[in-house]
Amino acid sequence: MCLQWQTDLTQAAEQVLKDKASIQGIILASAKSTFFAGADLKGVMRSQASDGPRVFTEIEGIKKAFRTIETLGVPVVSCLNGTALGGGWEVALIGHHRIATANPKTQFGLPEVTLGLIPGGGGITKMTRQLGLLAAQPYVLESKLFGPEEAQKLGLVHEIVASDDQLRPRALAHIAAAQGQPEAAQHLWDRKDYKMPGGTPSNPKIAGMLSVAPAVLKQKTRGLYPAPEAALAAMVEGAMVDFDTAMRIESRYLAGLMTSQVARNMINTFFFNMNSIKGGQSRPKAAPRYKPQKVGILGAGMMGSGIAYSQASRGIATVLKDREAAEKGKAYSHKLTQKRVDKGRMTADKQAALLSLIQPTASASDLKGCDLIIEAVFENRELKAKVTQEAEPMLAEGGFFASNTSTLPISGLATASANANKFVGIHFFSPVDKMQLVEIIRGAQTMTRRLRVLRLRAGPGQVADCGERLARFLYQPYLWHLCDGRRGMLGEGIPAPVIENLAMQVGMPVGPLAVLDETALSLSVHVLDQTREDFAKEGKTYQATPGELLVERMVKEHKRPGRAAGGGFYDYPAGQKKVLWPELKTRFEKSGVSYSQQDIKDRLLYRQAVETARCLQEGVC
Ligand SMILES: CCCCCCC[C@H](O)CC(=O)SCCNC(=O)CCNC(=O)[C@H](O)C(C)(C)COP(=O)([O-])OP(=O)([O-])OC[C@H]1O[C@@H](n2cnc3c(N)ncnc32)[C@H](O)[C@@H]1OP(=O)([O-])[O-]
Repeated sequence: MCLQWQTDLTQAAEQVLKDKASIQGIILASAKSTFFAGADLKGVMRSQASDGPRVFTEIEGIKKAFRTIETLGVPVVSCLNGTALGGGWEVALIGHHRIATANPKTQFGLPEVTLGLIPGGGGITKMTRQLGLLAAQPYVLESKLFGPEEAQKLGLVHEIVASDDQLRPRALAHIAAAQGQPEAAQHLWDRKDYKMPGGTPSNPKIAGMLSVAPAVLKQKTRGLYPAPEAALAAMVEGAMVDFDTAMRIESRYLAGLMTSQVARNMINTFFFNMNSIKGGQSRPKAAPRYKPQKVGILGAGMMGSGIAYSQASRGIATVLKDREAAEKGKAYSHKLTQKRVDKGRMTADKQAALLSLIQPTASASDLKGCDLIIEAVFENRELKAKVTQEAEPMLAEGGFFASNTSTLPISGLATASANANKFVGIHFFSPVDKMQLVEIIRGAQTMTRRLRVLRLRAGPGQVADCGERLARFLYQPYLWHLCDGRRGMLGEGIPAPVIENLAMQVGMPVGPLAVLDETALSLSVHVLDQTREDFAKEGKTYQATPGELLVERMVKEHKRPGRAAGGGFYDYPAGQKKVLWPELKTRFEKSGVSYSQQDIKDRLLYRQAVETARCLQEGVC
């Protein structure tokens, strides 16, 4: 929907108006494999707040042309040969009759809200009038996409054909059959007898549900995303007025959002940046894709067990080695899959197949023939060196060795290896079964081709190759500094619930103390001990930060090592929601400490901004 397209559309609408008498029907079709990708997101990225009036006029201009075509009095048929998203689906909705090619890859719908926008090209007004205020919500507010079959069930597509070449003949046949039938040239909502499915907001039942809708939405968005709120408002306000007014309401909300910083940020992150990641921006260009056949994991703690699950769930034969806990580590995969089996999301056969891929063992000889071995033992240099030397000889020819360390420099760990050029860091994130990111770290001697991107678990691009320029790694210092600030705040006497809630208010999915519990406070202490040791070897003394000292007290003095070991900043009562450890109040809170909520929010966000800037400065990709 670039400017050129807008001009062409206006001209086409003027032309059909002139030629009205000689037109029997209109076919909307695409010459590309995609029907239409919607608004020009690059153009949206260039808009500034001051462009609001211009953007409003453009949106209204587009919709005027849409309206000219659909109210011309002739049947309009949309031939949907492929995906139609956002403004593209709104173009499809011009058609009174919609025919789609059967293709499981085709996607229809309104992804605008995920980009900080709303379907303001008629999408909200039309979907609400077609489906009703409640039924339209998942498609408008949650951007639920759908394929041709679902569209047909919803009455949004009227015919499905087997191949693209059948679209035009079917459209022509429809137009021929529709001659003399005024209803075939009219939308449902333009008919005199139109009633909104389920009723308008004046219906007491709908009004009752709508009265709680903003609160439900706010609970999900925490008030941080303007688009879903604007979409809900446009749906409800539009349902109370005539069609043309509803369309204008939509345009106003959309113009505001299209010229906002929030939309620019979301489009850049969730469309352009995500596309370049998926397109392999961080991957070595010439290297072919590589998937290990057999992976060994050393250590069946929280990380090792999670990594074993992630490998097996990708169909990779996995040897899970631990002196004592290998069976327990495999049981973790059983627990994860059983939940899915119980919910009917996985068959027992598939569960059995996945579990059969994990071989628990206490013996290093079972690692023989692995083409990748990942050590996931404690953050202790001696232990890591020992397991590396024990397991490395078992590697298949050409295989390589990886450390899941989150903090220790890879080049240093690689000195224990007989093949430092085949030694990399592969850092999974906790909880491994949920986190999509895998960080790959190149040591000073790692051969670049070791980094041919591993299809370990995540989809393409969920991998960062950050080299070892940071001496430590990309994510960990990031998390570390963030958490340190937060731990530090607790040490300053600021109440834990205040820190947790304000972090959520600035958009973090869970509070920072909860994150620290998940990643284990004991891990932070292992790292601290190792750092002190490293400094001592160089004749120096490491000055721990207040945050580090606080976590050390939690683990060593209060015996609170984190979630996996029973509790940390939180208690985890069986079968109930976690609650902050009540003693945090008596042990850390200082009565009379003064703090400003805005300051705390700023401290949380500035830290992220500073760390991100540092990553950019240091060339981390
Ligand atoms: C003032 C205007 C008023 C408008 C009123 C209506 C408002 C409307 O409700 C708002 C929207 O539509 S919000 C929009 C809602 N729409 C969406 O969210 C749909 C976004 N698009 C998609 O999801 C995918 O492109 C498709 C699934 C359509 C095709 O997938 P595929 O076949 O794998 O193709 P691919 O590899 O993905 O793309 C090829 C190239 O095209 C590029 N490009 C694509 N779409 C673009 C766009 N809209 N923009 C700009 N560029 C777009 C893409 O970056 C890439 O460029 P590169 O330089 O070569 O890298």
